[in-house]
Amino acid sequence: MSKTKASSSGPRPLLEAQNITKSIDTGAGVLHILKGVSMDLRPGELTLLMGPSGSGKTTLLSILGCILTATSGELHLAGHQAVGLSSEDLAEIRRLHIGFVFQSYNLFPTLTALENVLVALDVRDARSADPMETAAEALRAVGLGHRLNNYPSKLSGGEKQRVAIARSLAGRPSVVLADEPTAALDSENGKAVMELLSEVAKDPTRAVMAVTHDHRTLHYADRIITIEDGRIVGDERPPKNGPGQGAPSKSKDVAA
Ligand SMILES: Nc1ncnc2c1ncn2[C@@H]1O[C@H](COP(=O)(O)OP(=O)(O)OP(=O)(O)O)[C@@H](O)[C@H]1O
Repeated sequence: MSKTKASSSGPRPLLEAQNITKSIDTGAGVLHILKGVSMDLRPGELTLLMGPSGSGKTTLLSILGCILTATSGELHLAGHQAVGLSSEDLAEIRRLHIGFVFQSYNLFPTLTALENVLVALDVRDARSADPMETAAEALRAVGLGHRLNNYPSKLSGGEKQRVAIARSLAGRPSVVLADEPTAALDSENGKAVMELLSEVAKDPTRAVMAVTHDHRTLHYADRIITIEDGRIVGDERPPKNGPGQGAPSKSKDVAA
């Protein structure tokens, strides 16, 4: 498969990380997890972050998502420089600008699909005049209009992940970060979730990044960033829509 190196031209990034390091004192010594990572996320793109186990993917995702703070470097997101901010300020940036999708869905088991999305609207202060309708519309947009009042225990893994994606979009975050979103899914559900994420990423005001080990996800990528031993070693845009490549055509209109 021929690939093109990701160019630095194009739309202005929604997130830019420069020379990010993360070191932790394990007690037995200092572990250097990230060793100077520079990357960005562009609007309208689905970026996959790939690399071997232990290479620093989750640590990097957590820093980009303002869950963890870097040891040094710069992280520009929505007009803020996030490295060095207090945990309260980081939480505020995260709440307003980042949507998360996790391998294990992280839905509230005692709330229906609709209520799980409503809670996210509350957290983001994004209640509209008709929050029920906003939440219902978010679920309809991910193909779950018939599951609004189902509890997570009554949903398949793929349906739960679609609820999680609808919830991540509540409040219209500019960056959606997904950690192994297909790892717990069979191939059909994994494919549906990747189709949905690549559709979500088509919004020109939003960037989506997924950490993945799953090679079935590769052909949905607009861009693939590879990390090894705490350093970025690859940053490429695979050609799309060639024979046997490219995400399948999509018809669903995904609104947030
Ligand atoms: N809080 C911590 N304490 C000790 N070691 C840590 C901590 N956080 C991360 N590490 C170590 O840092 C390295 C990178 O971890 P990270 O979870 O970011 O890797 P990863 O690429 O996401 O791995 P995987 O694909 O297995 O999830 C690993 O060796 C991990 O054990």
